This record gives sequence, structure tokens and C-alpha cells, in this order.
Amino acid sequence: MSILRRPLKLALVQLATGADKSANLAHARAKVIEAAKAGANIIVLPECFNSPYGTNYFPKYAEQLSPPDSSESFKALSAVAKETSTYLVGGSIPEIDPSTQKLYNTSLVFSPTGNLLTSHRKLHLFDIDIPGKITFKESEVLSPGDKITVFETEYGKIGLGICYDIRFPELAMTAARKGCFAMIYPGAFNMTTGPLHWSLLARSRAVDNQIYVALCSPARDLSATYHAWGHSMVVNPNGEVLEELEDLEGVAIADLDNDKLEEVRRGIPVTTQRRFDVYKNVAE
Ligand SMILES: NC(=O)CCC(=O)C(=O)O
Repeated sequence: MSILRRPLKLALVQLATGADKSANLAHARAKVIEAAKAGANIIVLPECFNSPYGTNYFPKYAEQLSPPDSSESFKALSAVAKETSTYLVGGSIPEIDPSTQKLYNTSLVFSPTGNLLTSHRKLHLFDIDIPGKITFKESEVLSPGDKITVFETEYGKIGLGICYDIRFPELAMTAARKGCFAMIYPGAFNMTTGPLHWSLLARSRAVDNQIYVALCSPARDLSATYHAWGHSMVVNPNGEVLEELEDLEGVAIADLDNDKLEEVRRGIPVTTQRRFDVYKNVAE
């Protein structure tokens, strides 16, 4: 059963990023502090918040995450989580595993004391080809993760995915069935699929599972090679958009509570009406 133990404020930082990693980290710190001052308890940064988004950038910006001291981004995220006493879902960064030399798109989550709570390597790589619109192949340089990520907070359990992961309902459903009250996705949709599917997918995952869903994008930068859709948003368990930004930098803050979760589940009790006796193995 998904439970949100007490009300919380969730902040999405739709960050303007550039090519200078240290400047991106400093800017992220300033915006996290701004969100914390506005009362946020859990703060989310976008996908690839410390680098431009593109397969040619991932190897150049990749950091080794172990030991933590070897990662500039790990240290910066941990420090600002501690400084603000907030949970910080640190968007994602390109990671290199020194033992295999494989690269990953990885999200780090920190507790209010600055300790690493969990990390998620993007499970489903963004490989698409829409002729005349967009071709992107993360798998040219990245490897996929191999686990579902759920982390515990004082508010309850939260599931974590990265961007393209939202297209796979099985991930959100598994997390919801493990008791998560929310799914959080740092993401960076584009100008083709953003208008088509960004909001639809967020609302679908929320309605499928009767949970909160949050998507956090970088701000749109038309001088970059990849134009992010923006539109960071928080959706409630009824599929209603609570907060949504446009394309520019900003911070969206939404109030989450358990009453809404319970009300929606009482009214339309799909969580208890599922027929797993009929569709017990969807992978067949
Ligand atoms: N960074 C991504 O995974 C982009 C996903 C995306 O744009 C989509 O349409 O899916």
C-alpha cells in the first residue's frame, strides 16, 4: 500500500545548463538553496544537469562515482543536500565505471544529512528514430542499468526513473506495488516528443498507479545541440497537473499529501481490482 506519512513540498528545479560543468554545479547549488528557502522538503534536478545532453558529451563529462571523493558532482550534491537539510534527487550525470570503462546515465539521491541514499542507472536507453524529426541513440555510448530503484524517506517510499524510463509502465507499476507514493523522473524530452507525450506519459503513470508523478527537465536552450521541451511538472494521483513550468528556467513547488492518494483510491479502487490471476505474467 502506498503511503505518504505526512504532507511535503516537492520542488522541481528546471535548470538552465551550459557547457561549463563547474558553473552548472554552482548554479544548481544556488537554485537548490532557493527551493529550500521556499520550504521544499524534496528537491529534484533535471537529467544531465551538469553537462549538455548528447552522446558526444557523455564521455567527456563522465565521472567515476566511487570513491565519492573522485566525483566533483557527487561532492557538490551531497554538500548542498546537507547545507539545506533536504532530500535531493540529483537529476542525472554521465557516470564511468572504472572497472569496465562502461558509461551510464546515473541519478544520485542524497538524504538531508548529505548521505547517498541510492543511485539509479537509466534502465531504458533513449534510442529513437523519427525520420525528418529526431534520431538519437544513447546506446552508441551508454550502457543500461539493471535494477529498479526505490528509496525510503521519512515521508514514505519513492520510485526513481530517468526520462525514457517513463515510457515503460512496468517500472512505475512495480515501484507503486512496492508501496511508493510517487515516481520521480529527471528527464529531457525534445521538441518532437515533448508536445506529444511528456504530459500524457506523466498523467498516465499517475492514473495507472494512483500515485504522484514528477518530471524535471532542463530549461530550453536554443543555442544547444539538443532542445529540451522543459515543462517540468507534478501530477497528482488523479492525473491532474498540480504545477507546470514553460520552457524557461524556474522552480515548481507542489504540495503532496496522503488525503488525495486515499480519496482517489477509495473512489476508483483499481489498485484492489487488478486481475493478476488473469494477466499474472505480462512478460510471456
Ligand atoms: N533523454 C531522454 O530519454 C529523452 C526521452 C524522450 O524524449 C522520449 O520521447 O522518450
